Amino acid sequence: MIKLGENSYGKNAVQLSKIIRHPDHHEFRQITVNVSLKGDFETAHTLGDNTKILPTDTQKNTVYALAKEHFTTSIEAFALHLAEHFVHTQQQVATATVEIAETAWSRITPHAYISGGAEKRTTQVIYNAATTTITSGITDLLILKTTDSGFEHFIKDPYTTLKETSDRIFATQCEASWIYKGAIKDYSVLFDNIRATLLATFAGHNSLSVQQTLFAMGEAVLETYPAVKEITLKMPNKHHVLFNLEQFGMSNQNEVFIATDEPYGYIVGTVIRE
Ligand SMILES: O=c1[nH]c(=O)c2[nH]c(=O)[nH]c2[nH]1
Repeated sequence: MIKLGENSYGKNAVQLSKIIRHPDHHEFRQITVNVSLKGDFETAHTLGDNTKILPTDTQKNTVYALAKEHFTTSIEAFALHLAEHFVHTQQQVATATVEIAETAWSRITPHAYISGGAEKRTTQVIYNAATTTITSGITDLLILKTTDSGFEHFIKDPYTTLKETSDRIFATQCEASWIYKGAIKDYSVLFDNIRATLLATFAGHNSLSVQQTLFAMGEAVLETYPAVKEITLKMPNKHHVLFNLEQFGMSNQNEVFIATDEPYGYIVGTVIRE
């Protein structure tokens, strides 16, 4: 007997920009939205019966239509509103997942902005009748420190060539995501504070490894913010390798490096409360 397993459908990468017009300044917001629905879609797959299918094109239109009134504060609030809309208006939809990534724009004047780089603020809201799970985070947080980072006392086997170092560059394109528990008054204030804690901990940590710094960053967030249940950090090690200047009869006192994109170390960890 063959039957349909887990399935979902929705619209990905809906691009939406919004101007919120205040008398003396504008707020500009740019987001990418993914919608994914789970529910009673078996006959759509097995019989080609579309009578329970809300087209993904309609889902996309709904994102724009609801943005007018309901994308006024945080991406979390908007994602929650969208997810509730699909579950409450479509009987066959049991669970709606809405993911939003917001592009960073920094203000220049009341009406002009400069790119905040590749960094994005993210959220994922999973909503059904029983539970709401809100996970928020950051992607492409490019951070680097030029000291207070080493890597020593690791395993040496016949294939080891890496030299121990007590002073290296630590660079990463950090991705962080944390799960909230309970109701949150202001997601944006909390986001700004958690981001600041992550950055301050990265900068201030005397790092014996990426793993240790990852844990310290997660630990600092859990210690400071009771509303955070757990946090996952993904930290690719963007190596800057000391360049051999001896071949030119010159010394290199940790000054000249070659940045290598690939391969890269990839350190991932979740920090939880016991
Ligand atoms: O902080 C590090 N952790 C590792 O596991 C590792 N492995 C490696 O080659 N360099 C590093 N650095």
